[in-house]
Amino acid sequence: MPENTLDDLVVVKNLRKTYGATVAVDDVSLTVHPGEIFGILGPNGAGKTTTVESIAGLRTPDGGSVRVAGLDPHTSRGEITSLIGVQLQSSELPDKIKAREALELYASFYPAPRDPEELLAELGLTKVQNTAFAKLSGGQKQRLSIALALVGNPKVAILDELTTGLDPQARRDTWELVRKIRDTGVTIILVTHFMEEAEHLCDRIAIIDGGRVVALDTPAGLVEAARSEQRISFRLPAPLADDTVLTSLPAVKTVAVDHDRFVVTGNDDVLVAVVTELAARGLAPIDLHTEQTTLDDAFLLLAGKNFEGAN
Ligand SMILES: Nc1ncnc2c1ncn2[C@@H]1O[C@H](COP(=O)(O)OP(=O)(O)OP(=O)(O)O)[C@@H](O)[C@H]1O
Repeated sequence: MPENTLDDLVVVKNLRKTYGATVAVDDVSLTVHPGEIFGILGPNGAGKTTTVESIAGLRTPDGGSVRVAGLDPHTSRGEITSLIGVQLQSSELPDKIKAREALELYASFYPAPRDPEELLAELGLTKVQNTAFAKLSGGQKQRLSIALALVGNPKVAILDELTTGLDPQARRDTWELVRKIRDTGVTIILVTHFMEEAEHLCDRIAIIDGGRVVALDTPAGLVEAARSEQRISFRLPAPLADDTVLTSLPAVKTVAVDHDRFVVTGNDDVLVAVVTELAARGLAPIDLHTEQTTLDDAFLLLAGKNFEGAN
């Protein structure tokens, strides 16, 4: 692994965090570069929130280290609060507080806050600035929570599950907004369990599963890594006498049957090897497809199981 450079804004090394007997984060290492949208993707309970809470100094690691701009978030709480803006899953406000009041209140906590009026405009909230929190739509509440994460004028914004519960249009609008925020120079760490979101929005993605990073690359790089694996699917005119007919072929890695459809993965030779073997048994595959690799496949390959959170 290359040495970290001074440009690495967030450096997490061998992070570990347990809650009693539960190992929330087993061993997570990652670096976030300035100016990128860095995705942390994984199924429910993978350890994503605990990882970002540790980056924000809200959790004390049991092992490993976290540095943000060279500072330890736990011991340098004051500086870190100004450096990192957090929009966490559970950020709920009192029902009656108005959007503008909430922003002004949060702004008062920081030494060099953004102008609340400007932020309201940037996030399309000017019209509802005097609307009580409870009366805001889901998308407006979400945008307000992003505004609250940005009001301290942070270098890094942590956005956790920011589009959960939004309709597809509001989700896409939020993605656009996140890109705009990045373009203003704020580095973004985006926690998500939506593969599509990570693929469209992130410059690099860490896939976390079971408290460990199972892959870290650009979306295209993750798909490329899985592409060396070929996948074919087909039906057969008659059942296979023996399951090991296909699994014993050296070119074959996995065989799954979905209803009556076989899905076989393997190396570059898998197609020829399977068709030849079936022909030797007098079986001609029906409706044979070679399938394109997706981020879903990359996850399946890297984590060795289906991605539960994928939409
Ligand atoms: N405060 C806590 N006390 C006890 N266990 C916790 C606590 N917070 C998280 N956990 C457990 O740690 C594990 C990782 O949780 P975490 O919230 O970090 O995962 P996640 O990937 O963010 O999941 P989700 O997508 O569901 O939010 C889970 O098993 C969770 O139940």
